[in-house]
Amino acid sequence: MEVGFLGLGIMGKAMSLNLLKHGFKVTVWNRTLSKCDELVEHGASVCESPAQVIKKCKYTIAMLSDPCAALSVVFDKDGVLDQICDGKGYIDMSTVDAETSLKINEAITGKGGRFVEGPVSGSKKPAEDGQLIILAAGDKALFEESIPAFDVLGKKSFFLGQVGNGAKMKLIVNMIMGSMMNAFSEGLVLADKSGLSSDTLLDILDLGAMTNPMFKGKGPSMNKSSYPPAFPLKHQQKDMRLALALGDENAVSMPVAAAANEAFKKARSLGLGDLDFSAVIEAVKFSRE
Ligand SMILES: NC(=O)C1=CN([C@@H]2O[C@H](COP(=O)(O)OP(=O)(O)OC[C@H]3O[C@@H](n4cnc5c(N)ncnc54)[C@H](OP(=O)(O)O)[C@@H]3O)[C@@H](O)[C@H]2O)C=CC1
Ligand SMILES: O=CCCC(=O)O
Repeated sequence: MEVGFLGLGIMGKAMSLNLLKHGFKVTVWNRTLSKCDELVEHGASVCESPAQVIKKCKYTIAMLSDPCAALSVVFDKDGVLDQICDGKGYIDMSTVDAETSLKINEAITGKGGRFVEGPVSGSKKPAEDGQLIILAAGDKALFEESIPAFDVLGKKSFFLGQVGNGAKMKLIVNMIMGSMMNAFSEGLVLADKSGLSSDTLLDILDLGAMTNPMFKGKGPSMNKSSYPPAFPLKHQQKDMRLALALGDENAVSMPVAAAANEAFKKARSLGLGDLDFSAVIEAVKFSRE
């Protein structure tokens, strides 16, 4: 199977390398073209625009930072829309809001193409290991044709129905994750300020009902104030913002998520946006100083 891949950030690079490793022919494009070099070393071809990738490949996957990037890659000059046509499939796996996905779907299908949104749960390591959870929606036939690629990228693919449902499900999952990360950060800081060992707190949490891979994976480095970016904090804040907008739309009161969003915004204002989202603990420390 030959696939195009647009966007070689933390996730896109890991995902496209994984596809190459499993024998897919992959043609890549990234806004900063030099980031394609490493993929070429692993056998990928490169194009100079999204339009060229679409022209070359029957199926193209995108993994871009946010709604603005996802729209720009489709609608701008030399973008996806220039070459999308009957017989082509576009699969956007970026985390965006439903409105963005619907706009992209309308434009793609208006030109005869087919569209699936497929945001993912799971971070850099699951992307490297092909252990993502894929939350797909849109064109069912394209989803089914994409399963060989999804099976390489992920451990489970859900088909959630109409376009927008994948985006909404992903935002809800990440809203819960962002709220949990804030509660966790407050607990670690409170333990420390109360004269307790935050490493012992991790051991206690791990033995009880609240044990989970996120606390287990991030806790030890948070206790060392180390935040190598797996999931950049600026993207987590984007997801909180978009989830809160979904809450507005549906009149769901979400005070916990709103407070968590404030902490992520504070962390961004402290210049921590490019670090891992666990760096939100620094905003908690800051507010207690
Ligand atoms: N990291 C993670 O753990 C996870 C991330 N996600 C989601 O996946 C998506 C990608 O995340 P991640 O790889 O971490 O992000 P990165 O910030 O590492 O990469 C972002 C990518 O988007 C590209 N981009 C940004 N703006 C534009 C633009 N205007 N036009 C074209 N390309 C653009 C960047 O290009 P350039 O290199 O030129 O800057 C880069 O390829 C996001 O939506 C994120 O929320 C989902 C699950 C997990
Ligand atoms: O969107 C990012 C999700 C990160 C994760 O699921 O660990």
